[in-house]
Amino acid sequence: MACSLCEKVQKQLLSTNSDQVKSKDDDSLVTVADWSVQATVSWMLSKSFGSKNISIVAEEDIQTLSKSESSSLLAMVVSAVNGCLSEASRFGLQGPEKPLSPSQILEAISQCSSRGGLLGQHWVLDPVDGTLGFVRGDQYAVALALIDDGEVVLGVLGCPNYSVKDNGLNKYSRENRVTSNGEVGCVMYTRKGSGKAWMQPLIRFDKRLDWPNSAKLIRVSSVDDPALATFCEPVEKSNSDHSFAAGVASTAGLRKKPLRVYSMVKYAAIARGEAEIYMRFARSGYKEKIWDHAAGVLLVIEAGGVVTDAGGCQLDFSRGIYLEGIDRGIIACSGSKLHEKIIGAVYASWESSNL
Ligand SMILES: Nc1ncnc2c1ncn2[C@@H]1O[C@H](COP(=O)(O)OS(=O)(=O)O)[C@@H](OP(=O)(O)O)[C@H]1O
Ligand SMILES: [Mg+2]
Ligand SMILES: [Mg+2]
Ligand SMILES: [Mg+2]
Repeated sequence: MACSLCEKVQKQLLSTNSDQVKSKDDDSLVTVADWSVQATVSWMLSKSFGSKNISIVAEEDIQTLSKSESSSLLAMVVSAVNGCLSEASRFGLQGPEKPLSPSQILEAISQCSSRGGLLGQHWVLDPVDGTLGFVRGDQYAVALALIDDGEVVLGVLGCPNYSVKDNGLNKYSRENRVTSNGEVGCVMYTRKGSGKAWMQPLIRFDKRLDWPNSAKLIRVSSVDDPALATFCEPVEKSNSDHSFAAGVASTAGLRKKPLRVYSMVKYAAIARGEAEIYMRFARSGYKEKIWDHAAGVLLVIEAGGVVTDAGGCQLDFSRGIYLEGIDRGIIACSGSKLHEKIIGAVYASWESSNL
């Protein structure tokens, strides 16, 4: 449902260039889709488990949206959320009896202000990850995970512009949009300890897809020769040090040029076996947020891969909204051989870059 909401908003955004996008205090972007997905998922989780029983950690808040000058923005969110919830029955779910009011929608968004932590269960939601990619008509993801006593136990990643067909990323280009091409994006999901991860096509009512019979098992790539491996990194230099990653790549013997992709679709690509390595080196002082990683990390691990910080330690999702204590960066690989090589190359490159 959330993916279908995003597709509608992305289409509108690209055709009208409208005022559905705002800048946040840190200059990053937020759109009608980010708030609307957060409200919709929050409402559905509360409906399913009872609002008193759930803790949701999510990226967005209602600061901008509840200002009096934001009334037209709020109206767009209200319309997107109610439009989406009115289709719930088509997804086998139950929506509200009557459309939600603006205050109910603001409440649903602000229900997601939990800060997670070591004890109990916490849902972790990034309503639109890769908002920049979303606004540019490119890759983005809707990411939901469940943390139980500090461990990620469920991960779901909706990737509307990542085709279910083989080589799904290569099929995508701005000029040849997946959606307009009749190709269908994917939803990937997994459960901790299952050793399995699944991918299904997004539901299209005109295509009558039969879920779960249309779901396929996914698995990481078996390529372990660095010369044949593909590595992914964020598109924006401000989100990851491209030149440091290039040094690590060359030291590790990687030959291909980096695949720059917005959002957690990078983790999805490793889990699906369409790339072997994801490196992310945020500038020092930036603290990674749990919602940018939880679902993607579990997908890679259960599909057979390895994810650690650049010092080789597991990521710790039990310390609140941030991934505390990350050593230099995050490395996700399809297997331990490549992972060891990359970690070794990080040490070598770090030493030489700090001489
Ligand atoms: N300075 C800095 N350093 C590192 N990471 C940052 C930084 N600023 C933001 N973010 C977070 O990065 C999320 C987007 O990551 P991407 O991998 O999609 O980056 S990129 O757009 O491809 O460059 C993005 O997620 P969304 O806000 O959901 O898009 C942010 O949470
Ligand atoms: Mg954001
Ligand atoms: Mg994000
Ligand atoms: Mg986001």
